[in-house]
Order: sequence, then C-alpha cells, then structure tokens
Amino acid sequence: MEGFKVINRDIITETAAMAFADPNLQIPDRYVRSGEVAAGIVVSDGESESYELPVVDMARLLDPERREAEIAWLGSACRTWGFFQLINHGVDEAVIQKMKDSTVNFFELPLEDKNAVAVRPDGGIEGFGHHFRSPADKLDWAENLIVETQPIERRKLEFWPNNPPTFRDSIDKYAMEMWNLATRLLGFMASDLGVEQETMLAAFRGKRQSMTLHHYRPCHHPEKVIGIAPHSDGFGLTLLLQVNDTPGLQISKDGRWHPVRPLTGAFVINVGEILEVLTNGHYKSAFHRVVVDTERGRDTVVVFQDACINGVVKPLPELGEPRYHAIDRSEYTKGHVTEILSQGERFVDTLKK
Ligand SMILES: O=C(O)CCC(=O)C(=O)O
Ligand SMILES: [Fe+2]
Repeated sequence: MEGFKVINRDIITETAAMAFADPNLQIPDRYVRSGEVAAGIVVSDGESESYELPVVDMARLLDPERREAEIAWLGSACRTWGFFQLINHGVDEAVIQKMKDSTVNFFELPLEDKNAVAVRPDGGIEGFGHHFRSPADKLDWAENLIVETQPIERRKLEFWPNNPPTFRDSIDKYAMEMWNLATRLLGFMASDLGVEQETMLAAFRGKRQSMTLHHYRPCHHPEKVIGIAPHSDGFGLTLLLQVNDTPGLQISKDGRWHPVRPLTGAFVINVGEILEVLTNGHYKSAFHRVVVDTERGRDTVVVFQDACINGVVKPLPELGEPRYHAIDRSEYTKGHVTEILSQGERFVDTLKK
C-alpha cells in the first residue's frame, strides 16, 4: 500500500466497545445500515443447497487413485462458486489450536490492551481497528487485526500483539503452515487448468502474505448491523479458518446470498480477484459478506496470498488469448481500494476486454 493513502481503517473507541458489550445500549448511528443488510435475497435454511459449499478432500487429492476426480471437483468449485470447504487438509492441528487460542485470548482483552497495536493514521492497513467499507462512512460490527506476515522483511512487529505472550509465535507458525497449504492447493489448481504447476506457483512465490483476525460480536439487532459488508477479496488466494462454529459468512451465487455452515475442522478457501485474472476468468472471485448472530460471537483467521507476474496482474500466458487487460500491481491496489469504498462493481470487471 506504499504511496497510497489507505483510508478504510479506523481506531476502535471506548464508545464503540461499550456498544459492542452492552446489548441494552442503543446501537451508535455509524453502525446502523439496515438497508445494506436487507439488500439481496438470502437462501432459506430449508433449501438443500443453502449451507453446502463444495467440500474438497485433501486426502483424495493426495491419493493417486482418486486424485483425478478430486482435482476436477476442486476445479468445478472454483469455477462455479469461487469457494469451497477443505477437509483432511493435513495442517498441524497443534498450530491451528494455538492460533485459535491466541485469537480468542486477544479479542477478550480490554480495549486498552488491544489498542496497544491500534491502526495508525499513517501506518497503512495494519493493526487493530475497524474496517469501514461504505461511501457513507459506516462501520462494520466487528473488530479486526491485520498484520503482514510474508515476506519476512515486511513484518512490522509493532503491530504483532505480544499479549497473549504466545501470539507472535502462533502467527509465525500459522503463516508458514498456510503458505504450505496454499502451494499444495495451487498445484492442484494448475493441474485442473492444464498449466505447469511451476508457472502457477511462480506467480505466488515470494509475494505478500497477510493475515486478518476478525471478531464479530453478537448483536441484539442483527438486522441493523453488518459484520463485513459485501466485497470480493483483492489478493490471489484466501484461506479462512473459523475459530468457532457460529455461522455468518454468506456467499453470493446466482444473485442470492448463500449462508455457509462451518464444517468442523475444515478451512474455507476462496478465489481472490487476482487468481481470477491469472486463470483468465476460468475461476471466479465471488462477493461475500458476514452477518452477525444474536447470541453468539464469531472469530475467524483469514490469510491472503498475493500474486502477480513480474509486477503485473495479468492472465497466465498458457491460458490463451487474455480476457483481461494487464495492469501494474500497484495500480491494481488503487483500483481495488476504490472498489471496497464504493461497493460498486468489482474492480476486475473493469479490466475485462
Ligand atoms: O470472517 C469471515 O467469515 C469473512 C472474512 C472476509 O471475508 C475477509 O477477511 O475478507
Ligand atoms: Fe473476504
């Protein structure tokens, strides 16, 4: 984000923290966005498709006899939904548990302690704070912490909490596990697309990895507030861990919101806009949002893997006549931030030929 003013983060104030904590307090006006919550049709619980994303099984991907069919299934999930849940992922359970515990412990701290790593006016996107993603300056009903994790020289440890004391180590180990998982998945995606694995991996290797931890408080008026406003992810690949089984994530498909039921132990993986471009539009980056629950809080740990080809966002040359205009990676960032703030068209759509 160098050289570009990031204006979509804000510090969390005592007033906000009080409103989060006390259901009897009136919801501050900056969080009230009933029209946005009501926008669009939500697939109802009774419909069979409603809570199912395609479930991809890493054990099958690794099994020579089942691999081919599972790769095709993975590919179809990325083409139709842009999202899937991943089971039998093989990520070290101790690392996951430590990351979950650190996340829960951090968000439980008093506001003052969390604000030790607060966003700074000129500090870019990193730190503890709020997103606001609407032209009307409305805030999400959530707290989040954003840190850059790779390459190592980009790490700004002043934004990495040292309370709880395990936190920095958790982030470090978890970041490594997620990169390993991402490379495996990208290899299988390359096979599905019929490109060399190395071509796909080269677009991601050495690029940025960042992590967002979200904490969505319950709200007695979930129809008035939104956990994360609709957006599509701006990087290459997103790997999301649900810390608890509170639902809330909804994915846009065929013009309707599909609520996702978190599968215990699964990751939710999704295609970001840059991967859509790399795949020349074969894979889709879908809009999604988070609604909040009346009773239960929700925490997620989200890792974003960035990608580009020699500093440029463009389709992999193996995938035929490019259907997107090539754009410099830094110009792409500016376009995507504008998209977040305007909540209009996806920025990648403006790149389509
Ligand atoms: O917390 C979630 O379920 C979604 C988070 C998300 O969409 C994001 O961080 O981009
Ligand atoms: Fe997202």
